[in-house]
Amino acid sequence: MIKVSNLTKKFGSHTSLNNVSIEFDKNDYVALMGPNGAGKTTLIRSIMGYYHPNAGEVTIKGLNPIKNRTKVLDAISFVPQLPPPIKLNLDELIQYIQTSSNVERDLIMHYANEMKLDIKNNLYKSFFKLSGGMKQKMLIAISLAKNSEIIIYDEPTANLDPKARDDFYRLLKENEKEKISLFVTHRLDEVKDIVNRQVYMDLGEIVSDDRVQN
Ligand SMILES: Nc1ncnc2c1ncn2[C@@H]1O[C@H](COP(=O)(O)OP(=O)(O)OP(=O)(O)O)[C@@H](O)[C@H]1O
Repeated sequence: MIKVSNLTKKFGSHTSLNNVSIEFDKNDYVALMGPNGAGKTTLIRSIMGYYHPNAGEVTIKGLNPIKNRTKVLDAISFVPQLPPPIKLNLDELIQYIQTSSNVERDLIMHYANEMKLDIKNNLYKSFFKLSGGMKQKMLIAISLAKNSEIIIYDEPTANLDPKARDDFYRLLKENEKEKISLFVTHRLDEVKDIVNRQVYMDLGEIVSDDRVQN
């Protein structure tokens, strides 16, 4: 469903992805690992069509994510490493997601509650004024409610306390059916029970790609 073929992405003279080829299919639950600067975020941003490659291509369900941005992003739930600076308050944000991505408000509220985000008392607070962990919880609630075929989490638990991490992984386990899940992570121990594939990158290349039992 996700096909990355001979992808090269450079920033100036720096090669962030060097001729990368990899495929992800339904029921692949992947830990994408590697040292800082290995190219993990560049790879997932390329999958979402944020970057024009220098060579090679990406297709998602046969579609080029740059040319078919809206359609491709519709199939993806993405939680970034750093929450975006959204000025909307939570109520407005939920309304926006409801209309733009056809996600049920009640379902977002449900997952926010499951993540122990006190959404009722923060409904009229700007997203960007929430704490780092609260932002992450809100983005996770939206991503779970969207229930996409592809979920991509770029270090989603970085700001979460241990209890919230447990809640997150419990909810993911409950939701894991017939999807592709990509977790960019430095903490294999956290995700090893929910992944069945471990991909390791270094210096812009895939250095190992192992199927594992979860
Ligand atoms: N927008 C950009 N402009 C210039 N250079 C970039 C850009 N994005 C990434 N890079 C460079 O590409 C390389 C790979 O970065 P990337 O963010 O993909 O690494 P990463 O594996 O996700 O690292 P980390 O674990 O630190 O998040 C780095 O050298 C980085 O400086």
